[in-house]
Amino acid sequence: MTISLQKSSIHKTNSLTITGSKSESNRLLLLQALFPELTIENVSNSDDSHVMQQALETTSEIIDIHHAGTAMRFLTAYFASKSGSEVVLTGSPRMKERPVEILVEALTHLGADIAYLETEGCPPLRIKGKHLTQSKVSLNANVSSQYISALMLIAAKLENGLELTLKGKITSVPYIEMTLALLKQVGIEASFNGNLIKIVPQVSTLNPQTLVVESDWSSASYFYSIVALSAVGTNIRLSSYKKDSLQGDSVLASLYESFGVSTVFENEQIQIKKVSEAIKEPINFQLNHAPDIAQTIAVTCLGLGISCHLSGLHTLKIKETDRLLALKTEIEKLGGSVHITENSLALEVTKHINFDVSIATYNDHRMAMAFAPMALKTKLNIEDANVVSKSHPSFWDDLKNLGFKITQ
Ligand SMILES: O=C(O)C1=C[C@@H](OP(=O)(O)O)[C@@H](O)[C@H](O)C1
Ligand SMILES: C=C(OP(=O)(O)O)C(=O)O
Repeated sequence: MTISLQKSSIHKTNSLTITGSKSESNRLLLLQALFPELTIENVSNSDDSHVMQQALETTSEIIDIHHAGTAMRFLTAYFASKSGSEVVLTGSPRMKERPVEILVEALTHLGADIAYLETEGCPPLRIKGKHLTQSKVSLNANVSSQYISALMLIAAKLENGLELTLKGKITSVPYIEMTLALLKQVGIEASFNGNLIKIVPQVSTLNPQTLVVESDWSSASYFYSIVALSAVGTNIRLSSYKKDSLQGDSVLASLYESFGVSTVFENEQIQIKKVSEAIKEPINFQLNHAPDIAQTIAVTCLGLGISCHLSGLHTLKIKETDRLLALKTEIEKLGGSVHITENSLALEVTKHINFDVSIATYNDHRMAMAFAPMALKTKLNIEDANVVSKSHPSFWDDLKNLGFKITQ
């Protein structure tokens, strides 16, 4: 379904509630499956978390996780260590191109029984659950943090716990730190020092407790972009967020100050406000710690007519799509000039934005949401607009509530 966004402006003052963090939710859903004494509140209403929940509850032997990367990785570790189970974990055509070899090799070293059913190194996987007794493994940490988080999440249930040695430059570190923090929050003994992660076996049940998921910061990025592209004084209040967030994308609060946007935390809410015009200086951000907001930031710069150089983006090519190539292709449709490498994107100052362009979204929710704020600068169309439900099902309703003119 393609939607058209007329050139719009938003109401001066707005407030929205954003669904729970997809990353926190999928971690806690897996931990709850291992430790039923845990209760979770404000679970993400995303497709990816629904898929995770269904996979953990199903008795089917074939589990399709569609596009959900963390579900694929986390469930691979879960079922590999679930003695007596036998499942086929499959997904969308794109999921069958997203590598899991590093994780499968680590699990196999620990004693797991996992076979590739189509392409070597990629899903679908046949997984025969085993009682894993090996406890030491090393793996490359420069491709995806999800492989490491997957192993950490099952570790406390392994007979001898787990000692992970991370090789190479560790990527997407805040996601590993999120996993560690949640393990500690539920009472599991875990540490992460240098390139070594240690997790002690949890032989008894945990203390029953309720964990409340913070709203999703990656989803908040699109509203930061909307405010950055709006008039001075425009503000959006988002709930429910906290200053001591576990989410690496909370770095948005400091990064968007470069675009004249302030963030005030109060009563579990953030107020995002355009307080000054953006300084037309080139933007230079290293986003290794926050890969999911690269698309948002690149498009904010496009809309503001600011050049940018974004680095630390080597993980983008194996996400929902090759995000660097997709960004280059779609920004150039709007009139921008983009140079990409294996791990960076450079955008030149864009003086003219083309009108009534159709943006392709490549099965990537973040392509649709990152480009939507450009409706504050021009008329544009978003193809396959329902793709946003992967992380933010209410996105288009939220934009209509802000004042965007959206038609099908
Ligand atoms: O662990 C997680 O919840 C995630 C880790 C990141 O992936 P990489 O570690 O592959 O960068 C991120 O892109 C993804 O949206 C969610
Ligand atoms: C990359 C993402 O998710 P996943 O890897 O879980 O598909 C994302 O939400 O941007």
